[in-house]
Amino acid sequence: MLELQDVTAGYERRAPVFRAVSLSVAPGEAVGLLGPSGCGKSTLARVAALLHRPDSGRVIIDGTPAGGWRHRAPRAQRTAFGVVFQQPRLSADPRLRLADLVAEPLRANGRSAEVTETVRKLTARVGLGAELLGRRPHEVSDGQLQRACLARALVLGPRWLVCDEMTAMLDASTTAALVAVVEEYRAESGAGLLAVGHDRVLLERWCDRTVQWGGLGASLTK
Ligand SMILES: Nc1ncnc2c1ncn2[C@@H]1O[C@H](COP(=O)(O)OP(=O)(O)OP(=O)(O)O)[C@@H](O)[C@H]1O
Repeated sequence: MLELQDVTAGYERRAPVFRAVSLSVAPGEAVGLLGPSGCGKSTLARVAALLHRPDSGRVIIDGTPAGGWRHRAPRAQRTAFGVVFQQPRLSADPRLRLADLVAEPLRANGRSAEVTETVRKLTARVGLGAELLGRRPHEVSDGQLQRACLARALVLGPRWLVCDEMTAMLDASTTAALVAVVEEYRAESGAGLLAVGHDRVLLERWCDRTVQWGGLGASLTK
C-alpha cells in the first residue's frame, strides 16, 4: 500500500500549497487524481514519490514510513518508484543518448550487466526504434522523448508508478500507446499507479478509480 497521511506541503513553510491531504493506493490499483491547474497535484505526486519533502504528515510505502526524501531516501524505497513527468525535456539529461537515458538507473544501482538486454526489451516495448537510441533529447520529438522517459521509469521494475500529466503534451495515438505500455507493465508486475491530470475522460477510462482534489480533505491555501 502507498499511503499519504495528513500531508501538508509546499515551497514556503508559512504558506503551504495544501494542508492535511490523505490518499492511498493499493497494490495493483490505478488511482487517478483530478484537479484544476495550480491546486498542487504535481507537488503531491512528488511527495508520493519521495521527491519532495512535505512540511508535515507521513508517506508510508508497503507498511514502512518514508526514510528520507530525494537522494536521502533509502535506496530500496527510492527504487520502488517509477516516475514520469509532464515535460520530458525538463526531466531528461540533455547530454545523454536515449539508450543511456533509459539505462542510467540500472548503472546507478550496480546492475550494468543487465543494460543491453533490458534496454533492448523496454525500448521495443515503448515503441522506440533502434535508430533513435543513439540520439540525444534535442534530436527527437517530445513524444519520442517521453517514450524514453517511460522506459527509464520502468527499468528497475518499480512497484509504484507515479505519472504526472504524462500524456499532456502528446497526441492521441502516442497517449494511447504509452497508457497501454503502463497497463501492460501493471498487469504483469502488479504495480500500483497514481496518475495525476486534469483530463477526466482519460483518467476515468484509464484508472480503477478517480479522486477529485477537493475530495481529499485538502484545504487549499493559495
Ligand atoms: N518549485 C516551486 N517553487 C515555488 N512554488 C512552486 C514550485 N512549484 C510549484 N509551485 C507553486 O505551487 C502551487 C502548486 O503547483 P503544482 O505544480 O503542484 O500544481 P498542479 O495542480 O500540478 O498544477 P498543473 O495542473 O498546472 O500542473 C502553484 O501555486 C505553483 O505556482
